[in-house]
Amino acid sequence: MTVSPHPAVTVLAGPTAVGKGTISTYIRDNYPQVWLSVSATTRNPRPGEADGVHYFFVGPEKFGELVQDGEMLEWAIVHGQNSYGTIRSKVEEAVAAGKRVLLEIDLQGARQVKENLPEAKFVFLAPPSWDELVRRLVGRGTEAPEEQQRRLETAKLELAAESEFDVTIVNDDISRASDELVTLMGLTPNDR
Ligand SMILES: Nc1ncnc2c1ncn2[C@@H]1O[C@H](COP(=O)(O)OP(=O)(O)OP(=O)(O)O)[C@@H](O)[C@H]1O
Ligand SMILES: Nc1nc2c(ncn2[C@@H]2O[C@H](COP(=O)(O)O)[C@@H](O)[C@H]2O)c(=O)[nH]1
Repeated sequence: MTVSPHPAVTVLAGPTAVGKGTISTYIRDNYPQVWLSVSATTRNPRPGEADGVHYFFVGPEKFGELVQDGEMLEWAIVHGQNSYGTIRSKVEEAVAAGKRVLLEIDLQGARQVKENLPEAKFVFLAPPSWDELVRRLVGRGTEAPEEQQRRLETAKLELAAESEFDVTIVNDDISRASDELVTLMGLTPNDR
């Protein structure tokens, strides 16, 4: 059996505030050929986040229905608080249309995708250092100190899982790390 070096689905995971969302936004802005999955979540929108662009913002009841109806490719309660999930039908449609699909999800979700879609490529986004990770989380300023602490506890577990992934990309520079990711997906920076 021949395994394509560039699978249709790439999973990007990594600890809180490492820059997964920033890299995803860069790719959305610079690589329209990449189909970026928009997850459903029960969390409230942050300032500047738009429904259907950054997430589908749904209530807990609607989220539960999506799970019950088998609509989620994977889902998880992240940082012990809100639910997040990837909508299966949208990913399947994008794959069927020949798109390069990128899922930006947490470690629990990545593990579920590995069970269901082992041919996907699993990319771990790592910070240049722990101190820099803390700086980014605090600097983003979107969580209260207690929530930051909770996220940093989860981050320790996520960093310990790096070896479960096919490749690690260090997010030392947004455009460099993004270009490395799209190269792994079979595109080149000239494809922008
Ligand atoms: N290469 C980088 N250099 C410096 N700052 C960065 C870099 N990448 C991202 N950041 C900054 O770090 C902060 C966290 O980034 P981002 O929100 O994308 O992280 P995340 O991994 O999506 O976090 P979470 O998992 O909590 O959603 C943001 O303020 C962002 O601007
Ligand atoms: N398992 C999943 N995790 C997801 C999904 N979409 C996003 N995420 C992850 O949640 C955390 C927190 O995100 P935030 O936007 O509230 O800061 C982060 O690690 C995301 O990668 C998903 O569909 N499934």
